Amino acid sequence: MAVLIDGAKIAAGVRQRVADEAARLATQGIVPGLAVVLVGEDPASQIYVRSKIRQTKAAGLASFEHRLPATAAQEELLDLVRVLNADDRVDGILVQLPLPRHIDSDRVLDAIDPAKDVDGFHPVNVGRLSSGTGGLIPCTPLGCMMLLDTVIDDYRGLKAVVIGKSNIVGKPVAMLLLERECTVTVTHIATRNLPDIVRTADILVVAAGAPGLVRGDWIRPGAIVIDVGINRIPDGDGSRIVGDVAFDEMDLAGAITPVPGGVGPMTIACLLENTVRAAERRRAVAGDFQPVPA
Ligand SMILES: Nc1nc(=O)c2c([nH]1)NC[C@@H]1CN(c3ccc(C(=O)N[C@@H](CCC(=O)O)C(=O)O)cc3)C=[N+]21
Repeated sequence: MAVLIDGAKIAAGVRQRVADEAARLATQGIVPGLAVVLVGEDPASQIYVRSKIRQTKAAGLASFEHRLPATAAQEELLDLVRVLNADDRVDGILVQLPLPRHIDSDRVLDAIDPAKDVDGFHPVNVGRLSSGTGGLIPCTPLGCMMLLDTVIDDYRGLKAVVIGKSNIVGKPVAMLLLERECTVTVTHIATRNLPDIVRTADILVVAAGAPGLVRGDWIRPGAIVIDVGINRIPDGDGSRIVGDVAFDEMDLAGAITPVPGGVGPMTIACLLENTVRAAERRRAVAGDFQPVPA
């Protein structure tokens, strides 16, 4: 049987570390603040934003919440981002994606101050990640690496396969694995012989958005499997959440993350950690998450 990597428990540990650090900063009069911006009424986004806000407050961080109607003009959202950029109480800005179709997401992400870009989606932070030089790292990839760190000591030379080439998961997680000197293969919708490539993986990160895509006979015995997929599928009268990996077939894997309770909770915990990191950097205070800037 594969070892279960308990994301819920590991995320609770990260949140505790964040809370401890926030308490220490509070003695210096610093309360790291996270602004979350939600445009429109997408039900899934509402749920995610609600739990982000709850966990932000629970960790002792300041939470600023901004809701705009689905009809909001792009210029209105850009104005809000500029206000948050200028607000000294705000260390992190998260604009919940996806945005309504009439809004150009890239324009909005480009407008966020890179020092407050706790999602790590701004081109400056994307560039820093690919050159390996200390920007803010996207939350889901950061969470994936923390989960891998619980079962892997030495990444050097391991074969890593990533399924999915998105800007929010596939590409950044590939960069992080490469930084650790894995041999990384990024696969996607047009990849041929996907099962054969996956069979070479010591580490497999799946962010495809396709329920049950990865089958048991694709897995090299002992492989570590990180399932980033969050798919809501019909189940009886209701629905349930499943990942991109056929979890019940993963007996031969060395370790695997469940869905729910794997990567998802880590994403939010890393958002809080990034907020404290951004606060320490921007306010030039030393802390567990940030060395004193030169
Ligand atoms: N700017 C931006 N940044 C994001 O980080 C971002 C975003 N937009 N848009 C939407 C996605 C999705 N996302 C999740 C966060 C936590 C869980 C999570 O905690 N899931 C739980 C529960 C799942 C459930 O039951 O609904 C779990 O997997 O155990 C899931 C998904 C962050 N996102």
